[in-house]
Amino acid sequence: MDKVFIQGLSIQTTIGFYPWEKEIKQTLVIDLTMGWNTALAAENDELAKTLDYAEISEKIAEYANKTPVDLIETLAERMAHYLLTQYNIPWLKLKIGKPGAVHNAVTVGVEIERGQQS
Ligand SMILES: Nc1nc2c(c(=O)[nH]1)N=C([C@H](O)[C@@H](O)CO)CN2
Repeated sequence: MDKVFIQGLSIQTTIGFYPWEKEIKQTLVIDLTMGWNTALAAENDELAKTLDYAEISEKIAEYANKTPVDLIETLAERMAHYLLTQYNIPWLKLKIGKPGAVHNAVTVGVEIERGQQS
């Protein structure tokens, strides 16, 4: 399956388990790979027939700021569901890193795959 991807998308949002985290914005870094038949767009050079990575990058930032949650697991699950249904994506891999969370780690986070990869 062909893929459209977004790598290292940095967004600011309110997220975290601890009360102090609910008062601030923190950086999340998102890597997203989406299964898609890219030949459809290439055939007649049409943006409308592919996944617009610019549009999806904006939607991801908007979505992350809609309803604050405690865990990045929760955000990943909800965001994956939103993207799969909104864009008819058959399969995706979504990684969310929270680089400021553990001071002696480069980053920490979760990676999930949802849907069917044919
Ligand atoms: N697996 C996870 N572990 C932790 C999370 C999380 O979202 N998933 N969150 C926290 C705190 O919010 C942390 O980021 C504060 O430093 C702790 N562990």
